Amino acid sequence: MEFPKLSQIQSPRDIKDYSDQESDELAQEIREALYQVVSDRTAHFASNLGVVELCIGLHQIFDFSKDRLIWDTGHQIYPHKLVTGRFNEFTTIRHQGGLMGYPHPGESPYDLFMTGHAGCSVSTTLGLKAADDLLYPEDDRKSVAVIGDGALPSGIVFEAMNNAAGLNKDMLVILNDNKMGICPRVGGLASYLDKARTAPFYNGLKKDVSWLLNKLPVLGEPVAEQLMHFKDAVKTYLHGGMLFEEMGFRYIGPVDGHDLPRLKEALRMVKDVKGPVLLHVFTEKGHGFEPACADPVTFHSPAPFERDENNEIVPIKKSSSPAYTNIVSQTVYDRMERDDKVVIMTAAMCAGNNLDKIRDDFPERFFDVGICESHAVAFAAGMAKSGARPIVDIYSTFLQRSFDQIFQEVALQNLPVTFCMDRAGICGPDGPTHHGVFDNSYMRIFPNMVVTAPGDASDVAPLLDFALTYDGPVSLRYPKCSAATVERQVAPIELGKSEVYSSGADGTIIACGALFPDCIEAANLLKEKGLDVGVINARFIKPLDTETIFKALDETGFVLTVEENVIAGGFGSAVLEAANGAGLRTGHLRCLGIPDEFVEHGDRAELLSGLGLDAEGIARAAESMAGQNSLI
Ligand SMILES: Cc1ncc(C[n+]2csc(CCOP(=O)(O)OP(=O)(O)O)c2C)c(N)n1
Ligand SMILES: CC(=O)[C@@H](O)[C@H](O)COP(=O)(O)O
Ligand SMILES: [Mg+2]
Repeated sequence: MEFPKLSQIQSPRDIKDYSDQESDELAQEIREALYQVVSDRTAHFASNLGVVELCIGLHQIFDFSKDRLIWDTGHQIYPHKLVTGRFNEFTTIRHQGGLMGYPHPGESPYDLFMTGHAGCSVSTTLGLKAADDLLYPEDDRKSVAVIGDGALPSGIVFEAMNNAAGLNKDMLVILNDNKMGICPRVGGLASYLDKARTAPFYNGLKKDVSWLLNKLPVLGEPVAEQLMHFKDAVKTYLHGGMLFEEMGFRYIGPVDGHDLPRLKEALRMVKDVKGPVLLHVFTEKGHGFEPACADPVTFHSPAPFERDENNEIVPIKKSSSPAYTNIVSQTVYDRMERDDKVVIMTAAMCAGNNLDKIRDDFPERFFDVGICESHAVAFAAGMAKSGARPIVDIYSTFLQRSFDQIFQEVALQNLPVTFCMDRAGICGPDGPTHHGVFDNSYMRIFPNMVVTAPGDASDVAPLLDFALTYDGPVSLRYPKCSAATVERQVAPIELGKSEVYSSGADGTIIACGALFPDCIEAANLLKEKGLDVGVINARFIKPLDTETIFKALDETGFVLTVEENVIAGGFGSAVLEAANGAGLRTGHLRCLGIPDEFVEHGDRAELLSGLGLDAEGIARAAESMAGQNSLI
């Protein structure tokens, strides 16, 4: 398809004066560009299809070269990238060196924050507005946050709304309500928003009660019946936006987010309003592409797909080797079958954590708390206190939200909560907001916490069993990749014990986590070069197997620790601290991990290779140490 409009757009100024028809044509081109991108890579799709008109309308009514716009989370940023002059690079999106799949200030001044975690848009927009009012009072800069109904329940959103109302700042929050997070939205707010679907349009600017007054009983009709009607009418009337109005926001809506002329009318109406305003917009996740509307969960971020001759979708086959996520969810399923005390929490990532079967078969012991990671952890702590065995199944990067609850509600109380930290390590095309490369560091600092990392597929079930019977908190980390199985006589899991896979006089590689098979391969490569290097599968980051590690330090030429975590505070750091504390020499100890920088987006294997965290890189690091060591 040709892109006569998109190919000409240098900046949103170019679309300002579009007629309705031109805007429709632009919307069609944007959707076509989205289809093309998802036909050859996994990318966010349904959410982007749903905000096409909203994005066009916003850029036509506001001037974001000075006004401020934050798209919450940022996964629905694609149309915005297209209308802010990035069409020519669009096919590079989510590829290493290409456009990021999230906002990126380095790409465009129209992207203000690099984001990927949900819920912060209202806070940052309020901050922008507060500083703009202070520093540029003449400019009258507008501030707009677009937040999804899935992100809305995050506690921080309410913290920000509370603050915005207190400051009475002129800011616009657009609630992009498509009835979905990645999975169907859950909880009390979800029910509240469901009710708003049937409410009539309400304009909080007018505080217009005439609609209500029209419903008052008229003479001649039975009063009781009329009062019933009146009560229903009041109820419906109140459902629209009472919650937001009570919080100090003016509420306007709902507005059909795909009816661009109406949407623009609403945006014009709210643009110059004083004080905080919430515009409630209904959109359809996947709009314009029927299969995505029918199955928005799959099409949130689908694997690449094409159409066959019958126009049916043909997904590209996934790897046949089971992913860590699937092994974990299957193991959890088995343990839930055996033990009624085992319960599991997800923070709106049922699909990503592959928990659908658990949700369906154990509905009473499955808890989707929404995008509320801090709450998930404190909630799990409460359940643990009452005798349950909670598993908190959250991506490593999103668990960062719960740092304080891990500290206070779990570690300080020494409660038996199991943390399954999925997507730990380099996650790939989502990039720096999603790489889970800090958890070795942030988990091991807390007293009572046991921190583990399976070295391969066969470590997963025994480590989970260990966690579910241990009298205190335990974490497991595993990456977003298929899980290799290392052929060996698997050593049983023992608290604080590593597994010696092989020994070598020239040096020892200590693998922390799923790079264990790569470390073995590295040792094989080194063998070809005449170096005799052993491999240890650490399994425990805390407590450390100091006996085995110190032996390696004492008896072999060098020790190289390997982990998919930042070097700062990670496993290698723990080994260094322990060795130093024991008064051992450490000149022949090196830590391989992620340097002190944010890792870009790209293919996981390529990123790991670039970081020297593949077999060749590990072998290179080891070889250089063997060389250095001969000089010691
Ligand atoms: C803190 C955090 N937890 C979880 C996620 C994973 N996540 C990304 S998008 C999304 C759903 C967001 O729903 P909504 O805000 O309604 O956006 P929609 O996709 O429906 O437009 C989730 C759970 C995240 N990005 N950040
Ligand atoms: C926006 C977001 O956070 C998710 O959609 C993320 O892209 C999912 O990644 P996974 O594919 O690893 O579940
Ligand atoms: Mg949504």
